[in-house]
Amino acid sequence: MFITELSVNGFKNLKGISIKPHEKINIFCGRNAQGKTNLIEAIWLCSGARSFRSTKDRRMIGDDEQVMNIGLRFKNSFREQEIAFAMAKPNIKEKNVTLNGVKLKAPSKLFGGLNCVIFTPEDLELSKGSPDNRRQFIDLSVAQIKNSYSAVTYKYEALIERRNLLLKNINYGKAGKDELEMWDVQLAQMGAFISLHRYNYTKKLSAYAQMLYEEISGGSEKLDISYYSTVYDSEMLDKATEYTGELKDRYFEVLKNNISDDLRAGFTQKGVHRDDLICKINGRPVREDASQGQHRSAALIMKLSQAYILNDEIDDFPVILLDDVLSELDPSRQRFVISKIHDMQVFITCCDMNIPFDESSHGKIFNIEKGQIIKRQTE
Ligand SMILES: Nc1ncnc2c1ncn2[C@@H]1O[C@H](COP(=O)(O)OP(=O)(O)OP(=O)(O)O)[C@@H](O)[C@H]1O
Repeated sequence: MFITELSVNGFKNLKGISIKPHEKINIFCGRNAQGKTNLIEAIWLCSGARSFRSTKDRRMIGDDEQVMNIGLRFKNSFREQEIAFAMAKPNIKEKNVTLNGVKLKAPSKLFGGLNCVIFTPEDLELSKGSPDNRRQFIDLSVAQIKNSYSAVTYKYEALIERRNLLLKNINYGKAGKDELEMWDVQLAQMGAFISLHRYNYTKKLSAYAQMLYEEISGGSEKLDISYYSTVYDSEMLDKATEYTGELKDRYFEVLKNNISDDLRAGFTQKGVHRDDLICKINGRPVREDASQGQHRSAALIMKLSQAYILNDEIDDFPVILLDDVLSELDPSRQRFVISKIHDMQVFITCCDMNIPFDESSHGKIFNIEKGQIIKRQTE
């Protein structure tokens, strides 16, 4: 799929942006703090995901603006579609989102329409940093291919917060242990659903990651990615075909058996909110043992695999957003990434033009200064 038109006004420092991106390579070029990443973020919001920069709602609208509007048209193999995303002060919690003119309940309802895969410098820490980042990565990846998934994860997060609050109230003598069961029944259903989808996704991820890592390492190293569950052993997940029944019962049992420990700790210690993706290179755990270069390769490959899996599932490549990431990579990794995304529409931010895209390929360069496009030049 690819974006055919993009307009942004009043989003952070962006003003009067109206562009027709190229089907393949698009470069947002400019000095620091001019609005390049803001433009990438505006595209990203149209994919239905939360801001990758955790921007607060009150910071979305420009300081001197009363409203912000993002308009985007994109084409997939079937048709062209139109997204509009608007917010106005002072009701910043109210997001006016439409798809093909139809109002949606929430921005997350855009999921599964415009699919994007983003690479940021923080993503290069994916295999190294906190499990939270890997859980976010896998949840977003599954949500892109499974319609109902993001709603279940949001609900699970909210329920875990309530369960943790209840654990504290039980400790203070303000509630009884028997009240936990009502939450645990629901958590077990959702937790089993999330576990099974994450596990199955990880199998696909690992298959691509192995193939790509072999290539980036010149055949000398093997990357394995597996799903670590705090509730199930992998055998149980491997043979499960549905999340109801045995999986759900086991989840409930684990929550129940752990209540005393949870009360001592003051929070729920087992469940999908504590699971992780385990990466190993040649059998050694990446998180503890890998070099900086191995971390970067592993992270890039996880993201590239996400794009390939999307193509397998929906028969369409996603739009690739490369924010400030190429300058962080050495030339061989730069070339590797570029060579793997040449079939996809790509948006790249950079401060200078020293990026290794094929000069002969067609693309567009958009120069950004103080939140505006100052010149457009076609390559
Ligand atoms: N709510 C807002 N209103 C107005 N301006 C804002 C708002 N939020 C952020 N900005 C401005 O946006 C600019 C940052 O834009 P952005 O992060 O897109 O920069 P960039 O061009 O990607 O820079 P770099 O190359 O350093 O990453 C800053 O000047 C910041 O002050």
